Amino acid sequence: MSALLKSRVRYAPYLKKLRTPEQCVDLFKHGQYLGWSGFTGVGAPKAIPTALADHVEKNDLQGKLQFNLFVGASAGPEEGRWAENNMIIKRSPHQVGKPISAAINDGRMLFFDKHLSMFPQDLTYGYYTRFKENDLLDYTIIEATAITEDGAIVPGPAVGGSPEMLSVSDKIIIEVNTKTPSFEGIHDIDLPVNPPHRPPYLHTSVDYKTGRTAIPVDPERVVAIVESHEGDKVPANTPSDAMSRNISDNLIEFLEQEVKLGRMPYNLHPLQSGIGNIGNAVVEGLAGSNFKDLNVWTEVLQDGFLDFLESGSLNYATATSIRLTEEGFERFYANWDEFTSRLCLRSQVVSNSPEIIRRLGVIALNTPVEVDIYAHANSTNVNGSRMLNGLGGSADFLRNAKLSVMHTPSARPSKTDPTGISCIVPMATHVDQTEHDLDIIVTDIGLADLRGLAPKERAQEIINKCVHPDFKAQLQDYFDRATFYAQKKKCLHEPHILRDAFKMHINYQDNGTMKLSSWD
Ligand SMILES: CC(=O)SCCNC(=O)CCNC(=O)[C@H](O)C(C)(C)COP(=O)(O)OP(=O)(O)OC[C@H]1O[C@@H](n2cnc3c(N)ncnc32)[C@H](O)[C@@H]1OP(=O)(O)O
Repeated sequence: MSALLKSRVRYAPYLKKLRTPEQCVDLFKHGQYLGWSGFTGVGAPKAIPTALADHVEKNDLQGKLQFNLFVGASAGPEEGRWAENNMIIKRSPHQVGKPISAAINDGRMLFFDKHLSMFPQDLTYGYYTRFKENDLLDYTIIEATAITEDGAIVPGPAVGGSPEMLSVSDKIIIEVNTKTPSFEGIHDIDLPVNPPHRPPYLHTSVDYKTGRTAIPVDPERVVAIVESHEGDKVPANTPSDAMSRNISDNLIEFLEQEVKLGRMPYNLHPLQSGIGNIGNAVVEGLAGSNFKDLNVWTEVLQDGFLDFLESGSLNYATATSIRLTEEGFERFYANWDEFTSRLCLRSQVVSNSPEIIRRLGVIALNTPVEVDIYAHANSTNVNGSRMLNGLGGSADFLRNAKLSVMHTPSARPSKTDPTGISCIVPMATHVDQTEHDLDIIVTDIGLADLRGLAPKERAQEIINKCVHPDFKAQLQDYFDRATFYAQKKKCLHEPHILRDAFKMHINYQDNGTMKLSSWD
């Protein structure tokens, strides 16, 4: 037992349950329901998932030792290895990584998606374990960076759905990560209370804290603790480019205007920013803007937020996960006191709570796959059926924010055409965010302000302001033809020609570009 482990585990009875990851392998049986800590690639267990993957590979158990897996949101590369080895029967919710989406899309893994604010509570309602004899998760494997004197768990860089998973878990295994410093003091933990007697959340500012810094568990249910020596491995973000900087500039100009018009205070409202390269670039842009005293109420903090905190323009940030690259974590640890004095990690039911998002008047900023001319957005399924990462918290925020913004490139490259995919389309092939949820669409071309506009006005605003020049005439033509057709049919509220609505997508599938020779 390492001295470091002994100092991190302050509840002595757990030390008697110390095992190697390999000694835990026999606990796992085909078909079990497992919870993992973690959110967006950080704070997930590593040692036991690796030992199980080794066991499956060594003994050719691919497809024979499989689990139903629940993770706050995506875990690290270990989860990808499980997907490659066919170790997952069914998975929920948000996931990230090519091996996982490949397993979903080639039918080796079932996947269901749920708003991240709702997923943990639905688990506690027994909705996801209703097919079992008892309605508990068989095991939750949780990464801790310390254990308190009463056996409570101090998570690492993510809280996610861990409080709820632990509350409905038959048995618990704790991976104490001694590679990562202890994150004690950075968390604020709300415990699950189910309806009909759930009290309101009392958060009226981003820095509100209930004061609980660890997740209590029943020590009797902890069957093993394991020492883990692996840090989190988050891939580097693509550096911002002219396109993402244009998006960011368009958005900042608009926000400055909102302040001038008195619809926002000088320091805006708390910001939410979704994962991905564009989100990161927008945050970098805000860090370099003239805005001061900003606050952040979001679910994931990426590297861009470190610049933001250092720039002095960000007062306080709260999330459920700090998804930093290895370099980002080094920077974070080197400036620990400075960063953690203005940072708090909460459970995902709180970071994504519709009640709090509305109360604080959050500004939500997320990237879609595509948006249609009437402002329905697809966040998940390319061509209506190829799953990317999942819904995540996008709709938690976009439905409830004071200002709901989707930022997207106007066009993306296809394999054969540098602007072959228009991110503005006639009709979204899958709808995650509805026309009733979105206020602003912003691209590298410009910004469409949709507030108070009727569908036909919205379509014209989006075509005028957001569409890539290569697609502008084509989309205008679609809208004009649909309007002419709908006039005759007396269905002019949201004009469409159904036989043409997906013609751009079909052309992309067949010919590698959404550019049409004609609509006929
Ligand atoms: C944890 C959280 O929930 S944070 C809160 C926000 N969460 C969300 O919004 C969840 C849903 N959103 C997402 O997953 C992302 O924002 C995305 C995937 C929609 C966009 O993120 P980006 O970083 O811009 O995506 P990226 O450029 O990597 O594209 C992903 C893939 O989708 C493809 N793609 C993206 N848009 C389109 C499109 N309109 N048509 C066809 N393909 C597309 C890309 O070509 C790429 O394909 P590949 O997997 O073959 O390489």
